[in-house]
Amino acid sequence: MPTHQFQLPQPLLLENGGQLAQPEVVYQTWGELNAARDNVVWVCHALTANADVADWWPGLIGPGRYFDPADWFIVCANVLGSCYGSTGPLTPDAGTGRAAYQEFPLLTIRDLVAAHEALREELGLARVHTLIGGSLGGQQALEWAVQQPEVFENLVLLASNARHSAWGIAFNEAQRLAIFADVTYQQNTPAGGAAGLRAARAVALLSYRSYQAYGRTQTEPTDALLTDFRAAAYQRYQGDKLAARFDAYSYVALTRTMDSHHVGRGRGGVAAALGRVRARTLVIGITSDGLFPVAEQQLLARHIPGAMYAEMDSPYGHDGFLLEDAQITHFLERFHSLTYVH
Ligand SMILES: CC(=O)SCCNC(=O)CCNC(=O)[C@H](O)C(C)(C)COP(=O)(O)OP(=O)(O)OC[C@H]1O[C@@H](n2cnc3c(N)ncnc32)[C@H](O)[C@@H]1OP(=O)(O)O
Ligand SMILES: N[C@@H](CCO)C(=O)O
Repeated sequence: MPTHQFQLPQPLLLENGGQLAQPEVVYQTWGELNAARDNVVWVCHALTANADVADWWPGLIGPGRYFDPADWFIVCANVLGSCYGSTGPLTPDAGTGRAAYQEFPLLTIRDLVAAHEALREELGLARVHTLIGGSLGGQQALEWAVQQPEVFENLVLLASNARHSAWGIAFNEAQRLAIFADVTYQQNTPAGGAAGLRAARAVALLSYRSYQAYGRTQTEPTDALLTDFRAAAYQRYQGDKLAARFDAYSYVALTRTMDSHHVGRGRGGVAAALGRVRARTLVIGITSDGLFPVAEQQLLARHIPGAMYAEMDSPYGHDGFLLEDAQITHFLERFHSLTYVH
């Protein structure tokens, strides 16, 4: 699908102070808006993904899938701070021509929402049938549903939370330390920090998978090895894979964004904020998710009025939200069939 570009009509004032002067958001759409304008599905992506949701969530989005473009008008926009087209640390400043790199300002989840809210207004989408996101995408979706309760009819949150946990922040900081230890990060060049990013992804993988998943896929078939273990090669491979498609400055920026997530900030706490949601909500947890554990999902479901909770039994850990298409489809079918009855 072609990528569209949207420049916000005015500077974006950031929650932490400062502004982005001319922020741009790239997005993609699938399908057609129907005459009643009631078939909009908006997908919020996770940490390292992009606007091409049909590419990274092919089990859910596409012909014959649950969200089939023959029926739905599907929108996915890249978040600010990313390196996939929306304004981020490597974007040249319009005035100086120089990118911010390490100096890129802190963007909170609320700033990400503000940019996509401006896009929603630009597209004239008064109502969104389903807002869905996992992990950081779930944080964004939740914050948006708290801010704009009248806009979203259905909200689907996967492997996410109301406030980023101390555990999650600690994992993110461990990854950032790996990047900061790479001297090329200080050089402020597009490829700076690549070795650190490779290590950071290897650390992150430990929080995205599970003991069982490693045991199932990375255990040696022989007991003769003393070195060169399969699991070690997997860590290196995954680090290389991310370093080839992402950049360290965006990674630092977006992990800080994730750390900032707290729907209750300035709203009298998490429970009060969640109580503002008006969308019919489905929260999906993953039994083996050690990064966003099921207790966090249950808390969401407990405090969002009328929310339903479903738990996926998966060996994949946190990344199960990207991989367990059949289970997610099953839960969506049940959830939406109830929606239509009302
Ligand atoms: C341009 C773009 O890519 S856009 C962005 C795409 N990514 C995103 O959107 C972010 C979200 N997606 C993800 O995080 C991931 O893609 C996931 C979670 C969905 C799937 O992760 P994967 O890495 O595909 O799965 P998994 O953990 O099973 O690893 C499989 C890969 O590791 C390789 N591998 C497995 N074991 C080993 C090993 N012991 N040594 C070396 N390599 C190994 C496999 O060959 C496979 O390689 P491939 O990706 O080149 O095919
Ligand atoms: N695997 C996800 C991060 C976990 O949500 C990503 O790379 O975006």
